Amino acid sequence: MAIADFGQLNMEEPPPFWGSRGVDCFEKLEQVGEGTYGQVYMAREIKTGEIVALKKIRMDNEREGFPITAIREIKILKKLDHPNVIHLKEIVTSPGRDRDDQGKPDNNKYKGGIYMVFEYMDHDLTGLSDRSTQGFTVPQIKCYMKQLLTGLHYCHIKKVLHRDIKGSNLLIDNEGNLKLADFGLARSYSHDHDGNLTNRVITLWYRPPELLLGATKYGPAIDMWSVGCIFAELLNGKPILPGKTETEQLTKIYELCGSPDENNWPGVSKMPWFDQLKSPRPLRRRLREIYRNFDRHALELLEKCWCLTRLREYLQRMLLMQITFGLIRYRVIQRVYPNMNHHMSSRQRKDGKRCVIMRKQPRNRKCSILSSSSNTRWPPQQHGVGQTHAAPHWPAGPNHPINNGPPPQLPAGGPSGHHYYQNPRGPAPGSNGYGNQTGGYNNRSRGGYSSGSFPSQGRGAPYGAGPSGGYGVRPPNYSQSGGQYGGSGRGQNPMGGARNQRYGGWQ
Ligand SMILES: Nc1ncnc2c1ncn2[C@@H]1O[C@H](COP(=O)(O)OP(=O)(O)OP(=O)(O)O)[C@@H](O)[C@H]1O
Repeated sequence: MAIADFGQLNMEEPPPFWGSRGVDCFEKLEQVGEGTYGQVYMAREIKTGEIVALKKIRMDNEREGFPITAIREIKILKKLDHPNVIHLKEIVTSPGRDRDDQGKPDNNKYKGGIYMVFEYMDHDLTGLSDRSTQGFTVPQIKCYMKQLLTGLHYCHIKKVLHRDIKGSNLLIDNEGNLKLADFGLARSYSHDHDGNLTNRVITLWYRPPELLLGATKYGPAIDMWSVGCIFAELLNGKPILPGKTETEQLTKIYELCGSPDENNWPGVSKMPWFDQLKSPRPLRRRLREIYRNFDRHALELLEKCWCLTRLREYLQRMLLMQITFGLIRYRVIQRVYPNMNHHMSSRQRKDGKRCVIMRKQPRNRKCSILSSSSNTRWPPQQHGVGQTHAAPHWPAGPNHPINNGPPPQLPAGGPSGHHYYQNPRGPAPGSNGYGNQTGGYNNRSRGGYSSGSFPSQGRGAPYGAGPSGGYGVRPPNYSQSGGQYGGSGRGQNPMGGARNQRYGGWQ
């Protein structure tokens, strides 16, 4: 593992307090995630009561010092400031051996710890998707896509490539705000694409063909491919390209998007691994055929995200405009109980005690508007919870079938339907745990989604179907995952992440 000296951490314009406070300023409430580089805890700042997320930087080998990957993540996060990008509040340290949320000594060999302190987000997109029994509504998908594109566009303007766009890295709060997180693989780039960058980035299912074919010069187009995968996954209800190996991943891409040749992708035959990995026979593009049930406008967007060449990066602004335009008349009401927030009802600590957490103040409701007649809000994702004031407006225009249906119905029981809150982060009935065999949290190396078949959940009509038409047909056999800790609503990390492969010297 590449390392850096401790001093490097705060070298570049650190806020005055960065690194000067101890982690004991916070009370750990529960572990909410575990990534390749360390655990993530929900915690409360003792002085203010504010709820935050503490991401512990894993230091497996104390002799190696502070991981360069963490330095990069911190440096990049410090230069980003946008409502759709997770906010790194500060860095805190612990001088001695840490204790976990159970008070047990941490088995980290390093005698001390360093934590990134983030604003706390209630969900991640994969976890929400797993938990939702009937998938997302069209307005919800648009709302998330718009925020994803906005945040990513900002990163690209700031010349940062995220390089790991996937559901578990898209965090969502109870007000429906989406923020890009996990910049551990991100890096700055220059527009001339002259860099000699690693191609072993982006979790396999979301990795674009040029990286799989060995490209080392690339730009924002790589993130746009992943955006297409997320979009299609939201529409489809399950991952679209779940390859188990890089070869299989490319095969799946060829089967969907056609095999590349000099006509549809000039220069492809000169890609480093083209000869070894080219399709044995020409395959035609079948996107519109395979997903013929998607709305044609959604398909047009997908065509753009999934164009084989790097041209897709130039479409980013246009996509953003289309989706933004499509949201003009879109509003969502979310309600929660006046005196109880998401956490209190959703998360039970392992010791059986419920966390008591301050209620968050409503803010920044770009896509969630508090009903004037009610001071209650719903979590964003359960089907039928988000309710449109106006019919969803896709670029198709008001006469398009998807725009004319009735608004989604509130769940039975209305705002007081407590059953919706029994375990919002947990698996829905019939969950198979999505291949979470080791019972851990997120762990890319475990695979996350099972790559086999998706056991039947006995669902009814696909979301988006019904009187309003809708786009996207959810296959009836979409499965759901359960999280650790009674269901965290956190997503699993699909296989293929670069970091668990520990490539030395990635760029
Ligand atoms: N600010 C946050 N608020 C709430 N939960 C968070 C926050 N940041 C991360 N998490 C949770 O922890 C999980 C892992 O976090 P993150 O992806 O940043 O760690 P990582 O070590 O980089 O993981 P990965 O292996 O995916 O790269 C996320 O999927 C999410 O569920």
